[in-house]
Amino acid sequence: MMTVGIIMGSSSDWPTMKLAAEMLGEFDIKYEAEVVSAHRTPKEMVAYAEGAQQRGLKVIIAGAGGAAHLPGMVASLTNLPVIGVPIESKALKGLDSLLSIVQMPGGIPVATTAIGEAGAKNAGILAAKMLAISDEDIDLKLSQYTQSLEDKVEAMQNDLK
Ligand SMILES: Nc1c(C(=O)O)ncn1[C@@H]1O[C@H](COP(=O)(O)O)[C@@H](O)[C@H]1O
Repeated sequence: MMTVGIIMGSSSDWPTMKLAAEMLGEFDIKYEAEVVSAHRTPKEMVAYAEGAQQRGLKVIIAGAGGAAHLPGMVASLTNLPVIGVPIESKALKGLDSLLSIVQMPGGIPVATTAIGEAGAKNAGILAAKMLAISDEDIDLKLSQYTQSLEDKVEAMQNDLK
């Protein structure tokens, strides 16, 4: 059974969204990745969001660029937590994506990350943190990951000496 659903408005978002998938892989979290669009496939989007919890998903990560309606629309259709990743658009560098994902009206939250690859990576880690609340294995792997970041910074400091 898959635990995290990664969805995106277009396959052109995958080079960014794959960083979320890579982080989930690092924590041994099972995920599925699909292209679903609020604009281009509205009926599929409703079916995906309405069926997600019953299929066993625990968290949804939704990436979209430009007029990025997908994360908010999906959040309005499920009780699962939705993490939105603003994709870096060509015309406005992702500021359009960021503002349309982050500025949700009160009542329908989307946990919005930074624009682009760092955001996708953090979406994977945030999903792991949500799951770690009730999963000791993921909790341990998160602690090891945090330690690896500390070790990296220590190595940087040693290089400067
Ligand atoms: N923002 C959305 C939605 C949506 O929100 O439903 N569907 C597609 N898109 C976005 O359109 C951009 C351009 O898509 P194409 O590269 O396919 O033209 C992508 O970043 C996608 O996320």
